[in-house]
Amino acid sequence: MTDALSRADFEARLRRIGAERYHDLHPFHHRLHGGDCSPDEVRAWVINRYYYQHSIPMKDAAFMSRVEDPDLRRAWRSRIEDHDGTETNEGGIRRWLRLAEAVGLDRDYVASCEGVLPATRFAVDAYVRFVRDKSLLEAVAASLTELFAPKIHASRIEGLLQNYAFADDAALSYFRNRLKEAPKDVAFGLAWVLDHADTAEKQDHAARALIFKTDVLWSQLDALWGAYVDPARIPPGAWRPGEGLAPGAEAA
Ligand SMILES: O=C(O)c1cc(C(=O)O)c2c(n1)C(=O)C(=O)c1cc(C(=O)O)[nH]c1-2
Repeated sequence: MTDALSRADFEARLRRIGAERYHDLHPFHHRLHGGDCSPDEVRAWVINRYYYQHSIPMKDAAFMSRVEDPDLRRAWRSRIEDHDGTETNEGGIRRWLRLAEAVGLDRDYVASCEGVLPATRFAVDAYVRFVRDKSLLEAVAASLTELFAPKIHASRIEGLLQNYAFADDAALSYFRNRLKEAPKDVAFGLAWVLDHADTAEKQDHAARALIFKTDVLWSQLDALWGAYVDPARIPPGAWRPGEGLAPGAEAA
């Protein structure tokens, strides 16, 4: 039997997965942040990424429904509030819809999730199912892609502000808020995984869960690229440029 890695070495193994596989490396993000996306490519990204946003609280509720330890549930439940909002916090889902309006989309159209690419649905639904069906350790490990998210959020804010007329503080408030919210989640999640992955076998399971999650993120961008960039082959039923525009917004 192989020995478990030390905490530090196991954390380094997890971080290496991010360095090699996180979706900040995907060409769609380079195109988006570098100002090379057309207005319709940005709209397609906003529509599809909304499906991820709308599913994250369901994923976290699925997780919590399986947790017997009240302390773990207490630590986890702010994730749902961060997205769904509270009396004093607008919440990430409404902030994302503000971004949708800023890029000229009708918020009800985006919230309906009509027009989402089939591959986006498959990938995101697979994540929700993974969290429902796998061990709690694998579910928490899968959330650790968020270790790598602050960097991409910061470069997205900078890139969008620099390159797109729609971008301002209100439109991008989703990302600024995540910069404040995500660190507490990942600090907790990482410590929990390091504490609980105390055998080589559990470490392998956790690492594989993180790899699975990087695939969930990567395949959404592959789907966007194939449908709207090259070869620009939009699957039946998916959003077509000109659809779902906000009243008064112009087709690009
Ligand atoms: O913009 C991004 O690149 C990005 C990535 C991720 C991620 O790594 O899963 C999340 C988010 N954003 C995000 O905003 C968010 O709320 C979030 C929750 C989770 C999760 O798995 O529980 N990931 C992410």
